[in-house]
Amino acid sequence: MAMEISSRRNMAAANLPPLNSVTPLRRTTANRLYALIYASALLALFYRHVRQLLLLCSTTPTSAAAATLSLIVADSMLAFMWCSRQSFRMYPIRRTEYVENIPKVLKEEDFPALDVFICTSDPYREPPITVMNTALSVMAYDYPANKLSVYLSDDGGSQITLFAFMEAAKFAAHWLPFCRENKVVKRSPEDYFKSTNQSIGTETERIKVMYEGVKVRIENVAAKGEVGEEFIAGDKQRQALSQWTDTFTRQTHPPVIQALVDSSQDRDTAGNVMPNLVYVSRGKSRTVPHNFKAGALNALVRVSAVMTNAPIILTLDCDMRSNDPSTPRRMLCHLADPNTDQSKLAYVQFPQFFEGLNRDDIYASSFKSVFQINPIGMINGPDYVGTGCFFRRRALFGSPAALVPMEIPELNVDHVVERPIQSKESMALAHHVASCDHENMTNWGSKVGFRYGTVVEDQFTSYQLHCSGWKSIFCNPDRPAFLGDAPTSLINMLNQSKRWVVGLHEMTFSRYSVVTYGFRSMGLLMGLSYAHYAFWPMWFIPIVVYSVVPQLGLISGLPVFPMASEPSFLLYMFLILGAYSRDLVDFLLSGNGATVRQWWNDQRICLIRGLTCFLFGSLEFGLKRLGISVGGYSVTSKATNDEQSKMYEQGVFDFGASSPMFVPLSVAALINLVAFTTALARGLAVERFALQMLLAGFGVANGWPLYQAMFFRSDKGKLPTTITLASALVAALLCAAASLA
Ligand SMILES: O=c1ccn([C@@H]2O[C@H](COP(=O)(O)OP(=O)(O)O[C@H]3O[C@H](CO)[C@@H](O)[C@H](O)[C@H]3O)[C@@H](O)[C@H]2O)c(=O)[nH]1
Ligand SMILES: [Mn+2]
Repeated sequence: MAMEISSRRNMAAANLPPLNSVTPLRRTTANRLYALIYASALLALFYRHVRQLLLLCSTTPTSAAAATLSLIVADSMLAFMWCSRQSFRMYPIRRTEYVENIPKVLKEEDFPALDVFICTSDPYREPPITVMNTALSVMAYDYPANKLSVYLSDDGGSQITLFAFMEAAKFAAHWLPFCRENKVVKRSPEDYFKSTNQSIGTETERIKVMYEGVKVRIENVAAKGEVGEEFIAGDKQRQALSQWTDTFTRQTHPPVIQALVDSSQDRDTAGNVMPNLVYVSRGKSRTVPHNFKAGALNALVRVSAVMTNAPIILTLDCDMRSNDPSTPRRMLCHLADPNTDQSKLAYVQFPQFFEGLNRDDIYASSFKSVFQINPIGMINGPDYVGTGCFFRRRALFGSPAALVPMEIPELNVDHVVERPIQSKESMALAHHVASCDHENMTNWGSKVGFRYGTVVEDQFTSYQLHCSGWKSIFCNPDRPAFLGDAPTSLINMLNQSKRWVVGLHEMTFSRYSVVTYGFRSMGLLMGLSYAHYAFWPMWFIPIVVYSVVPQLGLISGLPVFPMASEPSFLLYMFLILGAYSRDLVDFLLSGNGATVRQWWNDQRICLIRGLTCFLFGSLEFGLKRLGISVGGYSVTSKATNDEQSKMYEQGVFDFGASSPMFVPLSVAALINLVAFTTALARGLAVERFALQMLLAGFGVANGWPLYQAMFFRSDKGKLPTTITLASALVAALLCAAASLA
């Protein structure tokens, strides 16, 4: 049967030009060979460790024994992480799309409809102008407008956001034809006007003035905190805004759904059809869990099912604007390819790229390994990263083999919408499915839609899809399809990672843990790939150990590694340098102008994370499990202040936040400094302590920005004095204890 289907597929596609191709990367053989060599070296190391362990068992516990033991534990973690990382390196591929062949394969009237979901949740951390730009950039896609709908989820329940979208709807009528006529590529107005010069009196200038007007009105409304009478144009707007009654709060309110552009009625200034634009703020109540972003997305899945029910869904975060209007056609090269087994293909993921990073990317905000390096090697396709992902709607409704029935027929994937989006019946039903208690006693979040139970709903959703037999495709064109904003202050970045840590632990310690469930469901290689992320926070163990134990050993004169003359010294050198240079090669090969300096910052941030957010995120998760604290979803701020931006642009670290996370980090930096300088001063036997000296020196090199922030800076980005003092005290105690030991 399967053969029959595939041969029929091939016959149908026989005379058609290809829409995509797959090429295994040339580095595959080298990857495997190197993995073999490195694995042998690891075996040799663990042979040595086991012998040491046996020795330890027969002696009385000493501080030397404790040091050895902690290093063995750290090495075991590192070895596990190394193994899981190989899963990305065994079958790396590159995909190419032939967008130019689309017209020869598929007529425009046969294009599938596309529903775009944009999430926002806080008008102050996520300025409505940013959100509006994202919406405009996708409304202006090169895609038949009658097949395109944009849904905005406003979890902030803010009339400022609704107002911004009313303005966006009006401006779109000018912007869309302007983009088409002028073949604009950057279709987010903000990006476009930033990148072009407008001469006076031109059409471009006229549109720009109009855009500036929109911006000023939104900014005024945002500054005031509500939409004043002077900004309201007409009864329709007044009626929409009147839903913000005295009892309406962010946490408690009925659903608000407003069709701002209706493609069956509205035309742009050139007389063309416009895509639908729908504002949705799902109902909320303090007594019903709302499941954060996953809940918001599921509300949109239902509302859109009632209104348009497009077979393809694009999810976007509010800051992820389009950078290429042909992206949906590129998606079709995979999701409409007659040569691909469509029955198992759940989604096409584009990587996250960011704008406004500084030259050396000091906070490693581009997350190269997560967004660019690893996804090319996952054998069943990449994980979902929350944004820039085109889903087949069907994939959200059960495994490829078993469709989960819906609570009402209008939500079914194959339900054909016949009513206009603003019809009374559609609107009533949309409000019904967006109410806060609609999901009670249903499969939403467990078997259907985006999955609940963790704040990394993206990882969890794709994990479950892959477990149930779905596949995915990584699509990484030369011109980035989307551009977003990355955190530009250290503390925002660490808080973001901390949220991920909590979320990943929530997954790992659930009944769907990759250890007990994942490997069984999706096999060794995919299991290892997901395990790599599941245990990502555990890096804190080897990082903490390696940044204090050998250093304290140096202070107390305790050797913990082989002597420079021993053969196993070479083994250690190979393992360390081999891992780092391998990482560097992957980093540089990922392209996009990657530099050695960026890599240096990337590896430094890995160490910083280990000593801050991995530690605190794990602690937070523990407290949450014990019921001592409640968790939430702290949305990453997309707003910046001038001082922060300036520091970031200059590439200067911002340690200005008074966060306890900085304490272990500073303690480690100080211990490395003390260890390195005392060893130098005492003139310790280099031969005996070579590796420990090397590690401490590496620690000092990495700690440089911290020493500056502690001792030499007086600007707002310096480390708060209380944190410096607290860390100095802890470091002094540890060093004193070590030198007495
Ligand atoms: O209750 C909530 C919380 C968040 N969001 C939205 O979710 C998006 C992502 O939030 P953000 O704080 O910007 O996430 P990031 O720090 O960028 O985190 C990444 O990791 C998240 C999972 O932790 C993914 O959902 C994101 O897509 C991914 O970019 C934003 O548009 C938010 O408005 C909601 O709609 N409702
Ligand atoms: Mn984001």
